[in-house]
Amino acid sequence: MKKQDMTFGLHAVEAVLKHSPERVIEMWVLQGRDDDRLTAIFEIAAQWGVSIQYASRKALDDKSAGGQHQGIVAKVKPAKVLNDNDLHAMLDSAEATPFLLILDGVTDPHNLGACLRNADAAGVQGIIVPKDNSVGLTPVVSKVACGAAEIVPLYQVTNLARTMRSLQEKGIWIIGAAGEADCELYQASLTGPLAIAMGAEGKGLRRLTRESCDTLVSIPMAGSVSSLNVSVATGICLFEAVRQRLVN
Ligand SMILES: C[S@@+](CC[C@H](N)C(=O)[O-])C[C@H]1O[C@@H](n2cnc3c(N)ncnc32)[C@H](O)[C@@H]1O
Repeated sequence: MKKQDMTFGLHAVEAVLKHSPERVIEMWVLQGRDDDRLTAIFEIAAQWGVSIQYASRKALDDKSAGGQHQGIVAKVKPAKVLNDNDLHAMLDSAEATPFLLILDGVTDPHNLGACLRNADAAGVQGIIVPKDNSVGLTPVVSKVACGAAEIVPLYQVTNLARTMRSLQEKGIWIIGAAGEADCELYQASLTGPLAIAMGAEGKGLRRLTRESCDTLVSIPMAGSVSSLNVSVATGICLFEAVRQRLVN
């Protein structure tokens, strides 16, 4: 069985049961574990006819490949991979002002999971990533995202620069986050149709991605480190946009 076919952790399993129950094939729960949180999960599972078996800690550790499973693991069908066409279908049917996140080659599943969690909290309608050289929706991503991986759509596109152009043709303003930019995040206007582009852990924004942005902004840094972790920087940028959108 591929690792991608397992979801684990209370939030992640509950979210997949709530939002995509048809994907859940079966579930295993730690022998002897019995609490209110599990009862709620069991009720949703029963509604959808998902079989639940009890298993030892060792069996759960094996099924989750050593992940932090919190006593619950589910075997799931992989999520549908969303592409450029799905992105444009979503944008064409959405009523809300576009608010998107672009992650240019994030490879660490903990960072993607944390960005999904931030994006859900900020009300982002979708995350766009290049199909190659980016982490996809792995079990660790789902676990770290605490349920947001089942809610925030992840669009995997073949040519990020082309997708960015097509967003701009729809009137979406693209702001790239780059530590060396002269314009500070807090001076930028983030109220209209917007996509915020973040760079990868090591290399930052690729040249073409950077050149495809309408403007670049930096988060002012007071100390001596040169950059923030990408998920932290994402949270700061998204919530500055949320703040501006609330007051405008
Ligand atoms: C760990 S940083 C990458 C650092 C990389 N060495 C660089 O030169 O960009 C990952 C991403 O987080 C965002 N980021 C981190 N610190 C930032 C800051 N002070 N201002 C704006 N964006 C920042 C940027 O999008 C960056 O590409």
